[in-house]
Order: sequence, then structure tokens, then C-alpha cells
Amino acid sequence: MAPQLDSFFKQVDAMSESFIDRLSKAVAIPSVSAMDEHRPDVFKMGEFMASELRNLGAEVTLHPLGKQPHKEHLELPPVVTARYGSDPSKRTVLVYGHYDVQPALMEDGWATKPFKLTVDESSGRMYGRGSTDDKGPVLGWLNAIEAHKKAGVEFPVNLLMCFEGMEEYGSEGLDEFIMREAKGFFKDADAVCISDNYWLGTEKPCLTYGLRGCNYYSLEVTGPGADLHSGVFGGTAHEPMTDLVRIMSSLVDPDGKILIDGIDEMVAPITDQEKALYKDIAFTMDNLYESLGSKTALFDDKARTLMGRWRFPSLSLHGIEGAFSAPGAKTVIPAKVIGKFSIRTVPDMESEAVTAAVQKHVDKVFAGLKSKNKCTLKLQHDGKWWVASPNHWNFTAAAKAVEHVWGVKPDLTREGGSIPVTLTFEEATGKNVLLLPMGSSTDGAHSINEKLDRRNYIEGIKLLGAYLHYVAEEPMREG
Ligand SMILES: C[C@H](N)C(=O)N[C@@H](Cc1c[nH]cn1)C(=O)O
Ligand SMILES: [Zn+2]
Ligand SMILES: [Zn+2]
Repeated sequence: MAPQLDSFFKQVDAMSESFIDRLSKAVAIPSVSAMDEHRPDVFKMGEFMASELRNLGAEVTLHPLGKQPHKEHLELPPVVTARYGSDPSKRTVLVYGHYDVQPALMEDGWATKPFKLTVDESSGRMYGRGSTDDKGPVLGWLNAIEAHKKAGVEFPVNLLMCFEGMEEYGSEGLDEFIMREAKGFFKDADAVCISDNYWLGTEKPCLTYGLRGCNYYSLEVTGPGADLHSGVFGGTAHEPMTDLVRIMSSLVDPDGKILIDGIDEMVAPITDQEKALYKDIAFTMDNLYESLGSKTALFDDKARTLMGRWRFPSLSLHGIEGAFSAPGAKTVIPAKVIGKFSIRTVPDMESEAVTAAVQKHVDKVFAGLKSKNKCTLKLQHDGKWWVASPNHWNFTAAAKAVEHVWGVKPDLTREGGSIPVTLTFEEATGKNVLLLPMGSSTDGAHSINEKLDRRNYIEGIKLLGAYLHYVAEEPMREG
């Protein structure tokens, strides 16, 4: 295999500028799934993926998913599936990624235009929304195909690709599609690989075997018929924002402790075996400070910090729709405000039980306010946590590829973020799922100035290709 991989690696290096150009074109399409006005761009990005894949010789299908639930004026973007190769003597690997991105506005504080890939030649940092989450990794698979073709190296496996456009909005419609296609498009898969998370630091690669789930809520408080003048009506009416802020501040304390009764009891106890795992992970508090961009950590020690990210639930307050947020001093009483918060869930939390506990808490606190306003809690979307076995040939193949490309053994990690369909793929295919990250801890996914380091992108393309070669070699045994 070594000469084949050498030729493939040389080709990736030779094509690196054209791979960066492909990423620039993708970043330039603002495929923000959470903003109605960007829905045509999400479709455009789906078309871009389909056209790039067709040019590489893959069999591509765009699957419409129908109307968006609760937003029937919007069509869901298509799932793009593609097959590259159908040789029965080869293994078949299914890869998944998403072509939608989080919102990004210049006024959020970006130093460069979010939808223009800006390469800082001195640091190798490539800034742009979606560069690391998840356009860089998704294009990594396409680039790996192209480099094999150009280098004249036989592609080692049959590749099934599944790219969606709603991941950042709860993967609407995808679970049903995957279950429908379990015995169709996905039936040949021998293993699944997802590249959509990050290293723990900036130097050591990792393989990931767990994710937290995510229950995302909106909490609406309404009262007056329209926004009011606070001079005229302040002191005469129950104010929705006052109620909302009280309820939101009752959910979690400043140390991150969730204050909702019953949540702690749902969390699986920590075992001694698990405690021992944390000490060997290459992660320091300085890694955290670097990726936080500050020293505002909740805990001073590594193990508690990793547990806080991986295996305990957390509750984050995200924002308030309808609140006055512009510069200046508008003296308004907003008539309707919608608070947004989410709970990252872990084993053994069940979505329905979490929502029941949240509803009970909100009802209790709101009743205590004795307000005449109306308060409504809604679960916007939920995605389940996932923990898999890393003792499977899929992980062994990936570990060999990491050692080959990066010269070190990868850490085995869990991820604090969520990829809701991971569990669905596991259940639909009955096969092992591996998370193989490309980007690093300082990439700032979901934040301002999101970036992917040039080194992680180019070596990441080599890693994805090498992984497929090692998969082709691994003896078939379930782990
Ligand atoms: C880890 C992955 N790249 C990611 O960013 N996932 C999102 C998915 C999401 C959106 N709403 C709920 N889950 C995340 O973890 O926020
Ligand atoms: Zn994301
Ligand atoms: Zn992502």
C-alpha cells in the first residue's frame, strides 16, 4: 500500500491550491439553514455539491424532503447522495457531512467577510463560515477522490456519500430519509465515517466515539398587543421581557449547574474505569484557554473540564428574539419575546423526560411570578446522544491512517457537540460509526472568525484517503 499512498499524498500536495479554490467557492455560498432568506443559498450549495460530484464521475441523486415542519412556506433542502464505485470485491464505506452552515454577520465581530475564504499566508489560517464546520471536511472526501483519479491510484473502496443541508437546524427530515433508505441506498455499507468535529487541541489528532445530544427550546412570553413606550406604559403593565429574564435565569447558575429538578438524576454514574481514561488524554488547561480565547474556565482541572464537555449535561442560554439589541437607547417595552436555550444531553437522558422536567420547572417559576402574560415552551428540535465502541476495525483502520499521516497515535475522545443523525446511521445500517475530525480546537466553529488551518485541510484530505486504504486492508471482525 505504501507506494500507492505516496503517489496519492504527492498528488494532494500538487493539487492543494485547487482544493483551496474549491473550498473558496463553497464558502462563498451563504448556505445558512436557520435563516429563511438564505434558503435559496442552501439549495444552491446542494447543487454545487451535486455538480462537483458528477464532474468526478459519481452517481448523484438529489432527494427532496418536502416542506419544513412548522414553516410550511419553506421547502427543505435536498439530501445529496452519491455513489463512487460499485465493485463487489471491495468494501463499501458510507460517509456523511452537511453543506449548511451557522449564521454569520459582519456585525457579530468578524474581522474578515464571513462568506469569503480569506487565507492568512503567514499563519496558514483560512477564515470563513463553514471552513471547518463542515464544508472543509465534506470537500475533503471529494478532493480525495479527485487526487486518486489524477494520480492514477485505484480507489480502494466503494464510497457512499450522504450530504444534508439542515444539520445546523436539527437535521429536519433526515432521520425518516435514512430509515427509508436503510435497505436501499445505505444497504451495502460496511462501515460509516463522519468528519464533522474537532481535535481537542491543535497538535494531536483524535478519533471520536461519543457525542452529546441536544434538546433545543424556545420560550415565548407575550402580553401587550404591540411594543410599548416605556415612559407611557412602564409601571402600568406586566412586561414580557421581565418575566422571560426571570425564567431564563432560573434554569442554570453561574457555575453551570442546571437548576431544573430531576435532570441530575437522569445522568449515568461515573465508573472507576471511566475516571482512569481522562489522565492519558493529551489535553491541558492551556489548550482550553487557547480555544476559549480567555481564562474564564468553570473548573481548574483537566478531568473535570473534559467531563463537563463530554459526559455531563450543560444548559446554555443563546438569545432572545424580539428583544431590543441594536446600539443606542431605544425606550421600548417589547410585546413578545422568545428566549432560546438548549440542553446538551448525555447517557441516560431521554428527550421526553428532559422536556417534561423543563416544562414543570418553567410552569413553577412562571406561576411564582404571578404575571398576567402568557408563557409557552416549545421543543424546537432534539437529537440523541451517542456512544460507540472504539474497539472495531473501523477505528483500527482510522488509527493506522492517523499514524501514517500525522506520525502519532490518535487520542480516543468524546465530543461535546451533537450530530443528531449519528445514532440513526448506526441503527439504520447496523454498522460501526466512526467520527474522524479534520479541524482543531481553535477553529471557532459556530463563532466569529471560524477558520480551518491549511495544514489540517491538506493533511486531512490525505487522512481521509489513507483511512479508506486501511479500511480496505482490515480483516472483517466486529468489535
Ligand atoms: C458537531 C457539529 N459540527 C455541530 O456543530 N453540530 C451542531 C448540531 C446542532 C444544531 N442544533 C442542535 N444540534 C451542534 O452541536 O450545535
Ligand atoms: Zn455546526
Ligand atoms: Zn457540523
